[in-house]
Amino acid sequence: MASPAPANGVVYAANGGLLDPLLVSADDRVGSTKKAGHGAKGKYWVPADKAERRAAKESGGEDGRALLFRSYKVKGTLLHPYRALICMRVIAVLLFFIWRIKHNKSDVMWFWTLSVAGDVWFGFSWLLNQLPKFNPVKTIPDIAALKRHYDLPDGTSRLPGIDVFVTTADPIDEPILYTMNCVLSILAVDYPVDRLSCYLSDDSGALMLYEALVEVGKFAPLWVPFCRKYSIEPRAPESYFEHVAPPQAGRVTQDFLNDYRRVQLEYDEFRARLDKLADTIRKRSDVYNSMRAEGDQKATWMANGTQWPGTWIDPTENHRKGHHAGIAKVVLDHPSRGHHDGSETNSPSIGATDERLPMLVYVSREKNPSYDHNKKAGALNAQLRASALISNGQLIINFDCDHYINNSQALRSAVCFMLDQRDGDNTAFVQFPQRFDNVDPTDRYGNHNRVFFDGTMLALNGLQGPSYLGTGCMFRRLALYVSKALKQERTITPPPLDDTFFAELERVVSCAFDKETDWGKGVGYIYDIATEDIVTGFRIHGQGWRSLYCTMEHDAFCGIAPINLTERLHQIVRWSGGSLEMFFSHNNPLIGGKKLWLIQRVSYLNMTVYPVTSIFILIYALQPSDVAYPC
Ligand SMILES: O=c1ccn([C@@H]2O[C@H](COP(=O)(O)OP(=O)(O)O[C@H]3O[C@H](CO)[C@@H](O)[C@H](O)[C@H]3O)[C@@H](O)[C@H]2O)c(=O)[nH]1
Ligand SMILES: [Mn+2]
Repeated sequence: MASPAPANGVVYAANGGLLDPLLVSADDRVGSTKKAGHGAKGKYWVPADKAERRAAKESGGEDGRALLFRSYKVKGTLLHPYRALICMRVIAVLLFFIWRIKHNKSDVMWFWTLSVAGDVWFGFSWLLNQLPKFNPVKTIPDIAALKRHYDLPDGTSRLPGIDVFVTTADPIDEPILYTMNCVLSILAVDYPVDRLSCYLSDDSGALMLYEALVEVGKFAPLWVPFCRKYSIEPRAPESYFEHVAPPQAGRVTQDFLNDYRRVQLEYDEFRARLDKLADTIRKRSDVYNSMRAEGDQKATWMANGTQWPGTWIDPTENHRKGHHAGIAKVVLDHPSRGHHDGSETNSPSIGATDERLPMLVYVSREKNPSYDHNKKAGALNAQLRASALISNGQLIINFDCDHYINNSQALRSAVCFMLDQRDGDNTAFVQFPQRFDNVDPTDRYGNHNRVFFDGTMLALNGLQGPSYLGTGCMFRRLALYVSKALKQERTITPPPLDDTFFAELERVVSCAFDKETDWGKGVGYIYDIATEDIVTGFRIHGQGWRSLYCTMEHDAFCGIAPINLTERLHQIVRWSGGSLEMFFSHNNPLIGGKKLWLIQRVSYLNMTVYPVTSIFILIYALQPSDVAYPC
């Protein structure tokens, strides 16, 4: 018998401390997964979809398309006073403006005008902030219903294919260990293996990242069945071994204890191999290079004795960061073809019911200094095209390499929204909140962004939906393509991986491929902006799609936030710059997005103009108080 991981709760308890008291009712225990309410029941939230559920039941909903999520609204006893308070504040603010205008001090007119402008701005931005918040809605996936309807009794499944994208841009700045943990958590997620594929986009073109992925291909046949057999959470080994208390003899089965020790040992060795990768590659390359004629360039060599097409340790023309060929390599083939490519471990298996692994692909798009590569959006679009040729999953989810899947049910949860009878077909994307592991308890730089993730986003969920936030967001492939004419094949098995196929793959990740096309303008992730995420979401909402927000009691994903002041400020300045850029572009919320709902538009306006507030805060701070508020 499989025994559950002994200390599942530890990580969650730690994260549980972050939960918003407003969002979790007092009677919800951390660790319970059975409750449909997932923290939404109780004191503050009440079901908002009773009528719909009744109607679905009466019309035999259980046979047709099911209702796969529950929605909750804030209790009337809380919401109505809140709305009344907002109205009162509007009146108070107006009265204040009248008072300000009447009490002007003409001898310092210049200062007075500036401070009144500030007041008006604060009043206006407060309104922009409040308007979209009049009807917050919390939506909770019903994973049990999804299982009932889509997992078949013979062990197969009717669930749609998912392509998971991970982006990395540097093996040093973005530590390989975290990136590989992200990939391992994806390979181990609870989803039918033949319908799940993982793509790593490496913008540095480094052999180290490819070989690290090969190492993942060797460790995963042990890690993934271990997770499945013992329901391990989280399924990123670094977090599991670091944060979850080790099992104690006597409290768990001997089987589990033995397997745990074995996997931990193997993980330590896996880590050690990752640490040594740079060295291993350099030594190997030195040996190969020494066998070549004097004067030949020092190449970087792969384990199979061929030269690496990407960046070299000693950079040279066509082999340096920012200038190298496009590369696509399948590390683990589709499970229907058996994948191990000689990398199988000889050790005995863990004995889980399913030991197969999802497909794993390495992609590094071509780089050339004469092209603009459009940063992350360019990388994501290259993945979008490459994956279309391989697995062509109907759904797509992307992660920054410093995030990982923290809850193995996360993908199924997002799918609940995509397949739901009500909004399913019209839902373009499902965004999850971003949570972080490494923030100090006082959260001194506001990394958790609680008001945004647990307030603003729930508010938008009651409108057209949350905005796309860059990571942890599942898309419908069609919504990214726009043009429904693009091929949407639904074969589960990818085409044969022969030379012609790889040539085609390399073509779609070449620099020139998306030039003079709609890629980055109307198709895929949007270019020419520091915050591709908000604009991409805006474009999709503007076409009339909706999005949904998925909160889970056990956080779906977890990541690493910048925890020193310089990095954090840099991030905030980048975001603010991107917002203003959007305001001054044709994606200005006042003019763009034909089918945007009115209040959704207000919310996007707020997201683009908020940085202006900092100017008035500065002016206020510098102003002598008797000028700002003359009596
Ligand atoms: O040329 C590039 C630049 C970045 N990235 C990847 O993009 C991701 C995000 O970059 P990062 O520097 O970590 O930005 P953050 O400030 O942490 O990212 C937040 O803000 C970005 C802009 O709004 C969003 O894209 C992110 O998803 C969101 O997490 C990382 O995985 C990078 O590897 C690339 O793949 N290629
Ligand atoms: Mn990041």
